[in-house]
Amino acid sequence: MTRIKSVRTRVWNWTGPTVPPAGNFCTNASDVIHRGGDAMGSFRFHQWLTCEIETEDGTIGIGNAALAPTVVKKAIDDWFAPLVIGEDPFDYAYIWEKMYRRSHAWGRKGIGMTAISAIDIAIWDLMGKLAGKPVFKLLGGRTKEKIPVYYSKLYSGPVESMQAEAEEAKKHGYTGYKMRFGWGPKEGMAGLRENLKRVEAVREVIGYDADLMLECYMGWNLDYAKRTLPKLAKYEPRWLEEPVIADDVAGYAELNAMNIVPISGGEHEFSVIGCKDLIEKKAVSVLQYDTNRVGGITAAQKINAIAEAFQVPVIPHAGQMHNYHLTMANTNCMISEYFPVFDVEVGNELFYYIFEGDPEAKNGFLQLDDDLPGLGIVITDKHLQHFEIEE
Ligand SMILES: O=C(O)C(=O)C[C@@H](O)CO
Ligand SMILES: [Mg+2]
Repeated sequence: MTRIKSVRTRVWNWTGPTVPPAGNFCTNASDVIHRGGDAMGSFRFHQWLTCEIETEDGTIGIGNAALAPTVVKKAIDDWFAPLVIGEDPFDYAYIWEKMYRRSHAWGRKGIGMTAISAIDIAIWDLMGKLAGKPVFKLLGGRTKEKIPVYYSKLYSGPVESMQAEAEEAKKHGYTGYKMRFGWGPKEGMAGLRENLKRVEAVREVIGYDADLMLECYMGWNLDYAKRTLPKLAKYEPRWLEEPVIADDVAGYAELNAMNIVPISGGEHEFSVIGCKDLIEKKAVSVLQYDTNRVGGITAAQKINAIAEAFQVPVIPHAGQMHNYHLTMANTNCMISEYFPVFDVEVGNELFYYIFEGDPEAKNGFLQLDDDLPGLGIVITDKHLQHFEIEE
């Protein structure tokens, strides 16, 4: 047995070129308080945290987190690293409970659970490397010949540019596309018409044999969503994502109960209990936790079992290996989200500039390697010139 001997956290601050967001780029939770200036402030992730856990025999497992990296780094360095050093990584359930219960007063959601997630993902990468198996083989194995993915970008912009982007994406064989809304309650009916215009325009390009997902990123409210849903029905959306803020679980449940368009969410929910509540309250028809927020692979796999029992499909937020392995190992996770590789805009793209190994989608699918131990990613130095790193 080889025990954990160190935990190394680094914050990667992107200093490279970024694509400035156009106006009405994507609704978000700050819109309701926005009084000019940078409406996207709460939205931009131009930092990432890596968490490397090394065992006595020199094996290193890699975890990561994208939410509030500097604060998560402090939480890991000060609180969680001392709890895991000296432990056997294969006691991962014990380690998870130890982190969860020793930080229970403040760590059940947000920063604390994100820190737990980064450590837990590193531990599963470690276990895979130590066992000589890919993580999905430790979770349930290959449930799919390959993973279908949906194209996730189409931020709101001029109709013509959204149609051109959808046209380009179509050439890559995707069978699902997620677009973002640019207008919300503050822009009233005029904004709502702009939203509907773009849904219609994207549908014109992708047709009706492909899935179309609609993303609000918490930028609407219950009243606006209730009035908009009937107008969206004719476009047959696969789901309407995060129409209200994450705390408005009753709002989610009311919209989902309208049964007009399936409501999805969960990327801003934390822990097994948090996701169980969303499912039990029928707040979502599609659950979208992110493994690097919800509690890592240990928590995500427990949530997958609960979701399967309730027959609520799980399609994790974001692509990235920490989510792909769960999708491969669970029949209730049918498809994955996929951010195409592009210039740094919101920050979801940073994963491609820090890690190597994330599979590229081919003709609407991606593949994992049965013989590549762990998660199958390494930290690359190829783009170091565009980062300032905080050890
Ligand atoms: O990809 C998603 O579901 C996100 O919420 C990411 C964010 O960029 C808004 O779309
Ligand atoms: Mg989302």
